[in-house]
Amino acid sequence: MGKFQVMDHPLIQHKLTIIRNKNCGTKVFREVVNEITMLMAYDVARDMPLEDVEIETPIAKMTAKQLAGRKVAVVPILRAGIGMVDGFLQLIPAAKVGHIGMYRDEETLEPHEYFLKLPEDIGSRQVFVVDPMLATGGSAIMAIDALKKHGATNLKFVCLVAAPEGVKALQDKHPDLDIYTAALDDHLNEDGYIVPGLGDAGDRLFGTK
Ligand SMILES: O=P(O)(O)OC[C@H]1O[C@H](OP(=O)(O)OP(=O)(O)O)[C@H](O)[C@@H]1O
Ligand SMILES: O=c1cc[nH]c(=O)[nH]1
Ligand SMILES: [Mg+2]
Repeated sequence: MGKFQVMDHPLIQHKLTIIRNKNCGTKVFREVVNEITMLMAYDVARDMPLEDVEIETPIAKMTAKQLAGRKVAVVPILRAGIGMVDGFLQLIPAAKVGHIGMYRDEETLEPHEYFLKLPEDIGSRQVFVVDPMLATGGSAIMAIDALKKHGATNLKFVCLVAAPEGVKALQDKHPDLDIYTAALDDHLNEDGYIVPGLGDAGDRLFGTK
């Protein structure tokens, strides 16, 4: 079974409260999503492999550590996942970026894929799939399905707010997947929104409503 981790560091909780507030405007929402993602990326990358490298400091020779060859890809689920890309790139600037376009039908809540463009060597990369919201889990499940179909094997899913229903569905379909969230909320409402949640992450990031 993959890992399930709620990353509830005080700085993350504080910043999450800022973006949950309905009075938070687009500019601050975007900035704070980026800050939270950076804080999460720091810890999500904790098990990246290291290797020894011989260097010289101004004082002496030493055997030091550097990240070992494994290459990274960040894959946002469009649109809202775009808000989490820079937070990863600020810490792992050499990462490649793939995109999966997905929208939820507002009536049925079924996900629909409309775009997919991945780095060619996705199969050899550590892949961080990012989307602020894990609600029914439908979008994340379909995105991970697509990534596996294209050869990805080393996958982690990173979100800001998860509903228990979505976590269960995603774990049931992809038991090997590591899931990281900044908060595990209470439930989904009848419209498929996370309660208390933060509303529609895409609309709040891009100011479309
Ligand atoms: O777990 P689910 O029930 O599938 O819901 C979560 C999805 O809903 C939102 O995207 P949305 O469909 O609103 O698209 P957008 O990012 O373009 O706004 C969110 O960013 C997730 O991708
Ligand atoms: O609460 C929710 C559920 C799905 N998508 C969102 O953006 N917010
Ligand atoms: Mg949306």
